Amino acid sequence: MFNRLIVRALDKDKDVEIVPFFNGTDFLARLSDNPEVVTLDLGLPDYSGAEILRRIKQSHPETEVIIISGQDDLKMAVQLLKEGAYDYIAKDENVRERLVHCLHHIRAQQKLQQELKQLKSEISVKYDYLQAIIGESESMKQVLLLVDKAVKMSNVHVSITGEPGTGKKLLAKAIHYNSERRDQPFVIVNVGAIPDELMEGELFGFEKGAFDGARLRQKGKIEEAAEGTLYMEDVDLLGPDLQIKWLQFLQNGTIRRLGAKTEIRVHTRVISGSTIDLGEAVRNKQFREDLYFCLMGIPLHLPSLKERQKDVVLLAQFFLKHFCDENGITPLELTSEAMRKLLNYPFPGNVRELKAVVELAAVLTNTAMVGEDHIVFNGVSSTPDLLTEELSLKAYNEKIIRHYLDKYQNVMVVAEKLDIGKSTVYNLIKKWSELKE
Ligand SMILES: Nc1ncnc2c1ncn2[C@@H]1O[C@H](COP(=O)(O)OP(=O)(O)OP(=O)(O)O)[C@@H](O)[C@H]1O
Repeated sequence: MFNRLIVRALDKDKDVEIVPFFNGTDFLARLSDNPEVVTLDLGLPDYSGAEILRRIKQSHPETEVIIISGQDDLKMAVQLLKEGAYDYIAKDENVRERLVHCLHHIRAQQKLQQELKQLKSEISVKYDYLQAIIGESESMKQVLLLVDKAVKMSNVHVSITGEPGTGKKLLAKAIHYNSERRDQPFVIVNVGAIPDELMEGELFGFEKGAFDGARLRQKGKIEEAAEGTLYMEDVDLLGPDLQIKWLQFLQNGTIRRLGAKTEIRVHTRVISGSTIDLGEAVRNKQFREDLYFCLMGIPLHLPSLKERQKDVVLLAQFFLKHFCDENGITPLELTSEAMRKLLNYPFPGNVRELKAVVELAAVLTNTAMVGEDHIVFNGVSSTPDLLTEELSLKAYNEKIIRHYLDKYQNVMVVAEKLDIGKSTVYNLIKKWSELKE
């Protein structure tokens, strides 16, 4: 009779296949079919419901079991819930409604769990540091060696310095998602983005009534990241009072929420990021020396992109491929002129700027090639593009003459425009052709 009720309750749902059983023996013989949900009537002829529940949970812990009982027995319900039942429903006039509600709930939960699993596996691929962090220059190889250590020693703090856009956040994520802490939260706090007066509550949390407006107790970011990793962006901007509190937390591994009487032990790993050399900040008395040593842990320094020329083309190709994959565009290639143009630019905005330039180029081109005309620098640097290359005067002379020659294709015109002797132009052309040979 109850089986009929379930069938009626769910038969409109095309995604559900219902297999009814009338005794425990038949059901157990088919348990290997791996049911998502079992509705279990306690009044079976051959087995006790508790025994069936135990067997299901033993071999199929992910299968949810809803107990249906003729009596509303609270003690029994508590016991079965303790043993892993999802819910206990008494057969009263609301049984159908409760059952449908319960099944919907389980399905929603299972869907979320699946999505979470999927996301976790996508994240671990995305931040697999051997694939996600591009760099073959010597300096990046050194950084990657230390990243490897930071991944393995998941209780040691890490500090990362580097100009804006050099990849500090990417490194922090890669370290977290490859470490043993990967299943715990990765929490980011941008110190510069939070006003000083709110920062303490943000980091350490607060109790209800700790200050005007603290209407509810709230966990701080350190506690949110307990067992996981907290990435402190722009740590050098921590105010002096908070530097003291931060030091206490790092030294003792405990925090006290604002307005709380007791301390809480946390096992948060801290990765600090800073765009300035913290040692310099210590020398300038802006940063506490004791805190500096506590934070340092494994120190990583990301060189500016200008200092790792070897990686420019590699990174550009990586971003181009990524952009094409993400947007369903057929793969694009960089011409050698485009590569040369990229190599001649100093990228004051570092890798972030290179990524933006390459993505714009992918949008601008109408063919399968990205040429030099598609490479457009929109940097905000106040230095003109030409000067940011920091060439010698001689090299600048040659570059300008080459540009005029390309433009006018006539030595006389070039000499006249630049107000130089035509022999200078001829000599240069001769030198270039000799160099080519
Ligand atoms: N070595 C690298 N390989 C691949 N992508 C990189 C690399 N370095 C940086 N990126 C990419 O460049 C962009 C900027 O990196 P990220 O945000 O990590 O820099 P940051 O140093 O934290 O910057 P800021 O100090 O401004 O916050 C991101 O899209 C990141 O994925």
